[in-house]
Amino acid sequence: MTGKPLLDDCFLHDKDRLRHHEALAILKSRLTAIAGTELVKLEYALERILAEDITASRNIPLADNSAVDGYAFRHADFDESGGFFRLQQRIAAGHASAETLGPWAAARIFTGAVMPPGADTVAMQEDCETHSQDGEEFVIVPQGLKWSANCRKAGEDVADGTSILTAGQKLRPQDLAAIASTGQAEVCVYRKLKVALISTGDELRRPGNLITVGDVYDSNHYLLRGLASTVPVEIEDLGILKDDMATVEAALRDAADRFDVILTTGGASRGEEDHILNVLDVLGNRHMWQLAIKPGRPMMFGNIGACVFLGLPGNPVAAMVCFLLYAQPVINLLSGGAFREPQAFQMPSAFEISRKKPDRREFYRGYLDTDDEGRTVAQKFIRDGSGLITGLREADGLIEIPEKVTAIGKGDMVTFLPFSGFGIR
Ligand SMILES: Nc1nc2c(c(=O)[nH]1)N[C@H]1C(S)=C(S)[C@@H](COP(=O)(O)OP(=O)(O)OC[C@H]3O[C@@H](n4cnc5c(N)ncnc54)[C@H](O)[C@@H]3O)O[C@H]1N2
Ligand code: MOO
Repeated sequence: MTGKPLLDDCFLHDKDRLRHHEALAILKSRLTAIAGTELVKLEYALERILAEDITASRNIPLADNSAVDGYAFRHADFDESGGFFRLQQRIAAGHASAETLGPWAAARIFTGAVMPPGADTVAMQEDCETHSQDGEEFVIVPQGLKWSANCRKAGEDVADGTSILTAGQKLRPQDLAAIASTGQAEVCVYRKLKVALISTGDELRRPGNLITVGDVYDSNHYLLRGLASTVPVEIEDLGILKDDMATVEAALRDAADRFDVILTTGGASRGEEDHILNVLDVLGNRHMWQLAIKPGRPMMFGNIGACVFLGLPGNPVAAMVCFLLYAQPVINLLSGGAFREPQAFQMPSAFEISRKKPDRREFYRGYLDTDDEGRTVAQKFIRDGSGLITGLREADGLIEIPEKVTAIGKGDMVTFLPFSGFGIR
């Protein structure tokens, strides 16, 4: 009897599945920014995506000022033996002086105070000696200070008219500081997308409820909620859907009308109980499904009307990997930002793989280690199961192994994608 060849090894067909780079190309080419814009105060702008270009409308700093607490003087009055200056004035930060510094005169000056007209160099107070004579104060500045020492020039941080930030950038704390330093109190950013978060599966229960054999706590909900904090979205929890076609169809139809993005987990595979795929085909269009990657093979992308549909696999490791590789850049792109590929470092492997299937890209859970020579190396979490949250928890990132690689030896260079590069702290 000649039967059907066993597909127990379901990776047999990876060469017929969509490659990772093809999946990225589909996502980039079929999606565009859909978020509107709004003005927000700077204090609420962290991690939002900028919808305007920011240009400095004045010099930063506005005027030449002192970098230290000390004494400002004219370098022309200073010679190889140093300088002996009459103290002419005192200038504190926020109290600019209009009085021009005379020859062989110095100004007592404090960090951030504007240089008096005529002064160009500052000596640190620790290096100077003061001296009183006939009711007048003098300062002795030792030799060796260069012209302009300890003086911060107007516009040295940013010159008037310089471009500081461009639309599409995600605002980091230091970007907010740069915008604040221009005097701008509000910025135009892209609105947060509305994202519906849905778990599917009869076996799922929320923590806090009792479970019995066969039940599983809905850990993906909390995983995805946390991961969604790396993108500028408003999440609404639509709960757990039962494995029932009519229930799933009604829920997705309703969600597609109310949300910009639907993010599901589970039911992405092809079992009779996996309804997400069938419902997507009924209500909308499927653009992508079945990728030549591990984990994450059943990752789904489609649309239901104007709503973008992202169907992550149910296995927690696959759900996280697919969120990071596909959902995060997609949501950034829809939100007006860039579709960015992950931050990647090449480093020697501390592990061996004697046989890897060709034709598929694999993403191991990895962490950084130090070898005997003190080099940073990539170590792999020992077990590969896609249901092991422990591997995710112990990892510092993902180790990406391309399709063509079929074995890895210790010391071979591998690509490490740190979780921090995805914004996970
Ligand atoms: N015959 C085949 N079976 C499977 C295939 C295949 O190609 N042929 N693919 C496997 C791969 S790869 C993955 S990944 C999973 C993904 O399947 P689904 O997306 O349909 O996920 P489920 O079947 O609903 O669940 C899989 C697994 O994950 C657990 N799960 C689901 N949701 C959650 C949640 N919210 N929190 C925690 N755990 C969750 C669920 O209980 C299952 O154990 O399919 C393989 N099968
Ligand atoms: O490869 Mo699945 O995507 O087992 O987790």
